[in-house]
Amino acid sequence: MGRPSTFVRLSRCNLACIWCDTAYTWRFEGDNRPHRDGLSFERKANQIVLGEEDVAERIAALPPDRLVVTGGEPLLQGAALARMIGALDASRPGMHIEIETNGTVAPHPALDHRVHQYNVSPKLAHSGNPADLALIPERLAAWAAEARAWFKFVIASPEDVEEVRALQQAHAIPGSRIFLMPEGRSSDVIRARSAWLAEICGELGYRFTDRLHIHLWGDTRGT
Ligand SMILES: Nc1nc2[nH]cc(C(=O)O)c2c(=O)[nH]1
Ligand code: SF4
Ligand SMILES: [Mg+2]
Repeated sequence: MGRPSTFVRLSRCNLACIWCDTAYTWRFEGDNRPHRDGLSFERKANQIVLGEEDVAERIAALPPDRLVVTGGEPLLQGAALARMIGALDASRPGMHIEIETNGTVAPHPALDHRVHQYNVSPKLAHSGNPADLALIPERLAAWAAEARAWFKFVIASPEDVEEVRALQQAHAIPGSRIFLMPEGRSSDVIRARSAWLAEICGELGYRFTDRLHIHLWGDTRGT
C-alpha cells in the first residue's frame, strides 16, 4: 500500500460479488447476476480491446516500476497476459509484477514464472457467490502452498472471520500470509469496520489492511 504502481484492469469475471466495486468490468447488459447497485453497464462504453504490444507500450511509458494486474478476474486471460508481460520485459526489464485474483483459476504456466506476487482474494458467503464456484478446494490448497501468494479476505461482519478461520484450517493457509480488509465503498463505513477488524487481527495474528484508495479518492474509477 502506498507504493506508486501502474494498474491494468481487465474486463470480465467468473464470479459476481454482491458488493463488487468494479461491476463495470463484468455486469454488462443481459448479465442479471445479483448486485447490490442493480446497475447494468453498456459493454461498448466499459470494455476496450487492446493488443498485447499496445498494453506493454502504455505501461512502459509510465514511471512506476511496479505493475498490478487486476479486474474482473485477470487469470481468465492468462496466456495473453504472459505475452503482454513478455513484450514489457523487452522494453522495460525488471518490472515487479503482481496479479490480483479471486483464487478460482490456475495461472497459465507461461504467465506463472513471470509473476512476483499473487494477491489472492477468495470470496466468502456474504459475497453472494455459490461456494462451489467461489471456493475450489484444490485451488485454495495450491495457493496456500505458493509462497508468492498473499491472501486477502473482505470482511463485512465479525462472523465472516469464523469462515476465514475454517478455510485457513481446511487448506493449511499460513496465518502470516492472511490479510483482512473491511468491506466498504466509503471512508465512513471502512473506518467504522476497521475499529473492530483491527482488534480481531491483533487477537488472531492476521494482518489488517485498509483501503487507502477510497480514503484518498473515494469510490471513483481510474483509482
Ligand atoms: N464494497 C466493497 N468493499 C470491498 N472491500 C475490499 C474490496 C476488494 O476489492 O477487495 C471491496 C469491494 O470490491 N467492494
Ligand atoms: S471476484 Fe472481484 S471482480 Fe469479480 S465480482 Fe468479485 S469483487 Fe468483483
Ligand atoms: Mg476490488
